[in-house]
Amino acid sequence: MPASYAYLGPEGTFTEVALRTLPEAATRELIPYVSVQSALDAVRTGEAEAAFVPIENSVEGGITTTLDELVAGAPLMIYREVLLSITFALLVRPGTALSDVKTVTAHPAAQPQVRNWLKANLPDAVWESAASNADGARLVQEGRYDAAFAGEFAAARYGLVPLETGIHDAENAQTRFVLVGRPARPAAPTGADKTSVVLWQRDDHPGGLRDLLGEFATRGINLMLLQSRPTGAGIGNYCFCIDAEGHISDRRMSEALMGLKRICLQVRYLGSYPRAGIGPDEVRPTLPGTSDEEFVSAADWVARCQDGRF
Ligand SMILES: O=C(O)C(=O)Cc1ccccc1
Repeated sequence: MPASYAYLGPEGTFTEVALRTLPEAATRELIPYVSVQSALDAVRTGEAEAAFVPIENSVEGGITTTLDELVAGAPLMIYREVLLSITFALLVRPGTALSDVKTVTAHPAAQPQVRNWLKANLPDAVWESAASNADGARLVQEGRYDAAFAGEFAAARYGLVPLETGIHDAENAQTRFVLVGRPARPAAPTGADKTSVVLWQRDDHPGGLRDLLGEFATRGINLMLLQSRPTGAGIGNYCFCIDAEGHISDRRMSEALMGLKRICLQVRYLGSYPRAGIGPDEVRPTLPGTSDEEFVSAADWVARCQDGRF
């Protein structure tokens, strides 16, 4: 049996479409799971080699179930990311008219992407969340709801028809998906990489978050995601999920991580992996004084000072 990738199913999710864009998916068995949690658990137990799940969208930010799963439990690592442009279709059973639609369903992350359309076109429809957009389509097929927001491609799979296509409140809405595996050596740097970490502050003090962010800022590292998540230890207790530009093998990144390790209660490394949709030529140049060569020569200089050879 080939190694398998678990993904947020059932068949016909945007997640499946995004997963199939990865060349390595062609050589794996792709197995749908009912939730992000169950897909990631399959990786933790060794049932699957990796899991592919949504993690962020450009309309609402982080997909909190995924972030919370990565923050807690046995450590996992991100190895790849995929960006997918998303527009929704309103899928119904054949013969349903817009005026028949009293109940609609989709994944909770779809709601902020179709809210205005819903208000303008189906102001009285009752919304119920589904485990995924394709699962919503399946529930419409079963007669549980009148319509589902899902990819147009899911219609045929569930015997439905698109009543409307191209639904998107925000132009260029994109969702980011990640391939998550058990901890191992990260892939070699490509020149256009991203590093993900979770940070827990040691104590609550004025400027605490600024101190954490300063470890990146002073080394010229750009941040691409900052999302706080409750630790569960009471109101006001948060950890911070951060995506930073660069690879752990870059000197400025490894030094920033060392700085964070010294000042944080806990740092969880979630991996360094190639950025989707951008090549090494498009990455912003490093700021003066933050290249690998400059870190190495500064370290050499200190070593020479310690030796009295400067
Ligand atoms: O992959 C899907 O179809 C999902 O249900 C997750 C999702 C939700 C909203 C936008 C893109 C993906």
